Amino acid sequence: MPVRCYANEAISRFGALSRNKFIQNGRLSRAAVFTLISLYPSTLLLSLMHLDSLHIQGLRNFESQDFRDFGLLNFFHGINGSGKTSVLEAIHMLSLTRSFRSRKIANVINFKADHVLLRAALRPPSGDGCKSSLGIRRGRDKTLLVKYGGERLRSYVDMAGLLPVQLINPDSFQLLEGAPSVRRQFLDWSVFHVKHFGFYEDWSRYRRALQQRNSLLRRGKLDDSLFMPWELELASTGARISAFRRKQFGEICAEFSGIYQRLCGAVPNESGDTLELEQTFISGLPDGNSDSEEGFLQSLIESRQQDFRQGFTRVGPHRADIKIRCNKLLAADVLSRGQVKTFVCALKLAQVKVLQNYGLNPLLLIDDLPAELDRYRCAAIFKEVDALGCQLFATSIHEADLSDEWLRNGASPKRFHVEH
Ligand SMILES: Nc1ncnc2c1ncn2[C@@H]1O[C@H](COP(=O)(O)OP(=O)(O)OP(=O)(O)O)[C@@H](O)[C@H]1O
Repeated sequence: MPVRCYANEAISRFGALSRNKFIQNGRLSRAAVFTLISLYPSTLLLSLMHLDSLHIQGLRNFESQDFRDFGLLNFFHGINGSGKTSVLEAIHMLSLTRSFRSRKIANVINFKADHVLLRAALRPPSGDGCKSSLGIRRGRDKTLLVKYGGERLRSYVDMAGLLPVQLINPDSFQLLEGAPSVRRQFLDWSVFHVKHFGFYEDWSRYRRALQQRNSLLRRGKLDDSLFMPWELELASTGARISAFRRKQFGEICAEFSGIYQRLCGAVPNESGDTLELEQTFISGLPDGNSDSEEGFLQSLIESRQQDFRQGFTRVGPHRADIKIRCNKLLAADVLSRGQVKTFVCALKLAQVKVLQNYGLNPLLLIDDLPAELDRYRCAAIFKEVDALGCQLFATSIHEADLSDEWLRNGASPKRFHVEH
């Protein structure tokens, strides 16, 4: 949607802000730009932005470090403990304000520092046009400051939509082997970027209603008038969440099969169709094939007694999962480590493709890709990345582990040697 359409939609949502305030001399005003950033951050502004440079201060072993002139493909190499993963961690923090390695910010902040400061310059992929800046500061005292273009952002939601990043790291095998919450998180990541505020709002309301219902169950108060308001809220938001997820899951599967076949087909004497992989979406709702609000409400009412005995709500999208089977068996029990990694890479690349279909362009972070993968698969993954055209940040120990030859179109990667 062109910027002007967003502006018109924003004007209609914010009647108080006059049209004159938004459009001055035929151009979007500064006030309009900031309102639009906060309303449609990912879709409008940075969905197609690339990272141009990165300043890391006080993160892990980096006291102060600059990386400049990023290209489309960026390879980081260096010995163990040099800080390669920390560079990806910094980019991830710019996207989500938190690390993918640790929940505690104290673990991430350099031993000698009292805060971590990350600053990135962003530019349009063509290299032309205005650069913008994104910065985040997190302190040991749990303070958080996020700035975009020098202006402070209001909330975490604005931040999360600003710079979508897709991460593939050694922990990604958890997508197959980990708890259902890992798969829900995977699915919700792209639902959030596509649906953005709608999904976030529904999810927050659903969580609150779930807490309230669970607390009533624990107190043994089975009074209909106490339960009904929360169950109505659960049913309406839960049915929508489930429908968002189901649609997104279908879109990811559609992209996945082609990518997965190509990755497996790249290996001589192996064809992708030897492993019959099957993914099924489990919505968590009573009827697995329908996201009916009425059906969900009915089941909440009927299951009160049993939920009371268990002490929690047993149906709903908070119990959703994706079942992944290989030749009718649980894939996690059958696939080798390399096959798991191939599967996860295909799934995550498929998700990137889905976001691209919606006009978003996530950055791709791949930590230690060559670990557990043969050179055929590595090369095939890079061909897929190349075809997607997204900006890549990948790490390996040895420079030669990430070969230039894998890049079909000859786009030469930028190489960064990370040293202690
Ligand atoms: N809070 C901290 N303060 C200072 N240094 C830290 C902190 N946390 C971790 N480190 C160090 O920072 C470095 C981080 O390494 P990182 O995991 O990024 O390395 P890597 O190059 O990816 O290593 P590998 O190849 O072994 O995976 C390590 O040397 C680690 O000991």
